[in-house]
Amino acid sequence: MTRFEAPQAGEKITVENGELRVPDRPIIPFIEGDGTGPDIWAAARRVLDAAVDKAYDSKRKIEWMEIFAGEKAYNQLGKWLPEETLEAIREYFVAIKGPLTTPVGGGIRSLNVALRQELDLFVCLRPVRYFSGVPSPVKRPEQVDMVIFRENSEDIYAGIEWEAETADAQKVIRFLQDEMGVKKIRFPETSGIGIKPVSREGTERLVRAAIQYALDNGRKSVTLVHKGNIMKFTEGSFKNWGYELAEREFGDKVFTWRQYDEVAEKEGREAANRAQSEAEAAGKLIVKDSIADAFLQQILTRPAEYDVIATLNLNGDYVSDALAAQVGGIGIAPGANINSQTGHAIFEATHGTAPKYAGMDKVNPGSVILSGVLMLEHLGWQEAADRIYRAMDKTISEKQVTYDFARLMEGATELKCSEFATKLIENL
Ligand SMILES: NC(=O)C1=CN([C@@H]2O[C@H](COP(=O)(O)OP(=O)(O)OC[C@H]3O[C@@H](n4cnc5c(N)ncnc54)[C@H](OP(=O)(O)O)[C@@H]3O)[C@@H](O)[C@H]2O)C=CC1
Ligand SMILES: O=C(O)CCC(=O)C(=O)O
Ligand SMILES: [Mg+2]
Repeated sequence: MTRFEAPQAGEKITVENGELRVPDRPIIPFIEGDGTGPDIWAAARRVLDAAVDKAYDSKRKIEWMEIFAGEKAYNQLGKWLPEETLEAIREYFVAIKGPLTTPVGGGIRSLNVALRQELDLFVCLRPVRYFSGVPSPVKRPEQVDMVIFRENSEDIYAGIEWEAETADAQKVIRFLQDEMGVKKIRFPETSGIGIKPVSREGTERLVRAAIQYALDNGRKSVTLVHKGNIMKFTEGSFKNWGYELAEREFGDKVFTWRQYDEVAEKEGREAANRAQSEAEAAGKLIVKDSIADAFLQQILTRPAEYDVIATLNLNGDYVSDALAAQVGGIGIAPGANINSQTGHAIFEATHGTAPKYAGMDKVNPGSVILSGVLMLEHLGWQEAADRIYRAMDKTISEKQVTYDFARLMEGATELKCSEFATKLIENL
């Protein structure tokens, strides 16, 4: 028995010669999500439908199809992530989801991560831009305009870890000590162990996608963010493989800081500065790198210097929330998980389930709405996407906002989650 019911009307999105073929009434699976998921999804769905209807004079329409994961799937089907859900996304290519709960410490592993890994959605794309009028903790939030490419399939997120004081952890520790000559585990009897795989293939496909995006969108730089001074053969290799890939595959379209260092070593720093200026004047993309801790302070002090960011999974997770806060918070931070080779994509907010607000019709639906906007852009439905961007700008500048913005804005009207969606629809 199938666990999802395809709507009567509508057609499947297909992929031909690597290109998405989108019918006028595409069937798009959605996962409502846990916690605040039902509130924000209901709001987002109304806005997306209204924007599509208005942009295309009712000639186009998304036929939504509910699929299940998380608490709803567990309660109804006895499984957290039913195989049918994965099958539906494989079959229909494009899906959107609300946030799903992951317990800390014990319990199930992240369903969000599982979806990304099962479908090999190796790019986590998180654009961060400022909407005028949004309250921000920094003085010049409008200088933040970055697009994060977070590696989404490996790193510490692969879930290779063993709990302290178990036979498995002891076995791994003994192997490390006896066979690998490891002497530095400070408290071997009580250590849990985690393993961080980072591969050349995984790095290359992520960095390739970031550079291609930067070139296609006239961006100025790609920064490889890593902690390669400490984790030399994972994060350090990410940086080295990224530079090698940039120079090998993108040749004279890019100028890398590795090339800068080569010139500096042979001909001095002035010559290297000249080489970089010439490359910039010729419209070349600058590929540079930054160590993660320094990067986190520089995005606060000099955000205008950063553009497209390519980074590993855990760094990307931290950087996404930090940058979201800079432009007004996690309530308007969208995201997409994409496999650009197969065409599969799941759109989802950067934030989580915010459980303390569950069922209160309170939180900002902006992140999931803007994730839906990324989805519309992915479908090639730019007119509908642009309407929502404009409506978002207008509604926020009218100070008609949810609690998260209202508490930081003077003279704002605090709207419920559903009321904010209604206001957006009026402003479409
Ligand atoms: N992709 C996914 O599905 C993700 C799932 N998660 C999961 O979500 C659960 C909760 O995680 P937690 O660490 O609390 O992080 P959350 O992102 O869920 O919430 C942290 C805080 O962010 C603010 N916030 C979150 N969503 C909104 C919104 N829509 N509008 C306005 N403000 C918002 C709230 O701040 P304030 O209190 O200041 O109002 C909230 O308390 C965990 O199980 C976690 O694993 C986490 C991240 C991503
Ligand atoms: O899967 C989770 O619970 C958290 C994931 C997360 O924080 C993220 O993807 O940004
Ligand atoms: Mg996160």
